[in-house]
Amino acid sequence: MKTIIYDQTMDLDKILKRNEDVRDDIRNAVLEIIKGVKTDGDAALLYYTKALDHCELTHLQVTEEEIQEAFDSVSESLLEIIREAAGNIRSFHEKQLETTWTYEPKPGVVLGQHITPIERVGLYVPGGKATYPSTVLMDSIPALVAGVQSLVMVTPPGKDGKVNPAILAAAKIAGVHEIYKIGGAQAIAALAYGTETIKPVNKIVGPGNIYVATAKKEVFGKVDIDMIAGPSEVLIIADKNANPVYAAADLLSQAEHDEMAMPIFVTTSEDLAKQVIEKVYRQINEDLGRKEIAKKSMDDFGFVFIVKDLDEAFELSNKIAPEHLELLIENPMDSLEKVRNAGAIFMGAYTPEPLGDYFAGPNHTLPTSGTAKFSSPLGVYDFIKKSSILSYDQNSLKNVYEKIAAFARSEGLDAHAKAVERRFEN
Ligand SMILES: NC(=O)c1ccc[n+]([C@@H]2O[C@H](COP(=O)([O-])OP(=O)(O)OC[C@H]3O[C@@H](n4cnc5c(N)ncnc54)[C@H](O)[C@@H]3O)[C@@H](O)[C@H]2O)c1
Ligand SMILES: N[C@H](CO)Cc1c[nH]c[nH+]1
Ligand SMILES: [Zn+2]
Repeated sequence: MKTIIYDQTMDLDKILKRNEDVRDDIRNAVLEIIKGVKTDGDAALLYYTKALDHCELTHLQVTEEEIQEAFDSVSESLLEIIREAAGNIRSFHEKQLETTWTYEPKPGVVLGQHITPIERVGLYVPGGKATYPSTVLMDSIPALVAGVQSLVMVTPPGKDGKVNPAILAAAKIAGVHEIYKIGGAQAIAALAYGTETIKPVNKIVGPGNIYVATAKKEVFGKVDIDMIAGPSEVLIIADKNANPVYAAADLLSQAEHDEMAMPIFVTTSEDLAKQVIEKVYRQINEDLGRKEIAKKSMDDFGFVFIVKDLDEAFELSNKIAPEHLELLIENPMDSLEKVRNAGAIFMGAYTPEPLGDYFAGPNHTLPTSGTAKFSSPLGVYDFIKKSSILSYDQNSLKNVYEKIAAFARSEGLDAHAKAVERRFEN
């Protein structure tokens, strides 16, 4: 891990390599895949699944029999954990539910907001380096709470053409409506533009690697997207009393997602920083040995920043706007108002990041690469639309129609003026 003494003038985007837009080679590959799917539909999906996932598919849609077979193969103990996590996620997201409202600012006038779910939504569930049944729950439950009627899940198949059984079991428990065995940019293109087998959706949500995140950006406009939820990040702010074993373990928990994942440790104590680095490498060598992490050079694995005090730590964190922010400091709740940009905030030594990944209830699909400056966690609000409601009776309109006509004429829009005046002629 590279250790840096923080200085407020340093160019963080450059250090974190965030100032580079998506690499040209990745964007070009994604654009070619999208074009292929638009032109050749299912044939392109089969082609790219063979080329990129090394799998020759016989059919794209997961059948009811495949779902049942997968469900039956998952242990009862894991099914129970998935059900309990699903319950926690549902309870949290039900708090976000908004309903239609109206009010009467004056007698004869009703105004309000009509809430409706988006009709058909695509859920991306990653499946390249790891498998993510937890993401099935995080993507689908808020959509179901919002009332979405048609939930279409996509996830890459294994080389044997099968989807991981726990993913299918989680989809059955949650109540996903359709599942397709496709991943990467080709899955995003299929959801956006449709193919012979897959009907297009109105919105695509869910996390994924750089190919998935780039494809979502490219199809935005044809469909809506939730956010840029790319390679995982964790930033830990620790005071001198923090436990280095916990900090190292939590940094590694996010590093193992992807070579592009970003673990960052920020502390006031150089001594603690040394201990954390030593424990990170000891854990890599002794316990984990995960190839993605192990193949990185020592310098290439995340960052450690030394700051002069906690205020400077929060300033640095707000500039980075991490996906996950962990506060390994005394009385973390007292510092909440110092946090301005973060996807999710984990308070204290017994709130490790994986608690949020799997179980507590808040969503783990979160904005990355600095987009927490303007994006929020995936939530029920991502799956609804709002229509304004206006209702005036005759008297109420009579009281204001001349003002409206005058306003319309000031814009040179005579037909608008006439539309209100016609109602009071004679
Ligand atoms: N931000 C969040 O909320 C969040 C949540 C969970 C996971 N994640 C991230 O999701 C990602 C999951 O990544 P993953 O790779 O395991 O699964 P993935 O499903 O996102 O990506 C696998 C797909 O990538 C495509 N691909 C791989 N190499 C390619 C290439 N050279 N050219 C074109 N396409 C290629 C293939 O189509 C493959 O099916 C990780 O980065 C993880 O950190 C983020
Ligand atoms: N940490 C990931 C979000 O960046 C979510 C996840 C799912 N499973 C394990 N982790
Ligand atoms: Zn994780």
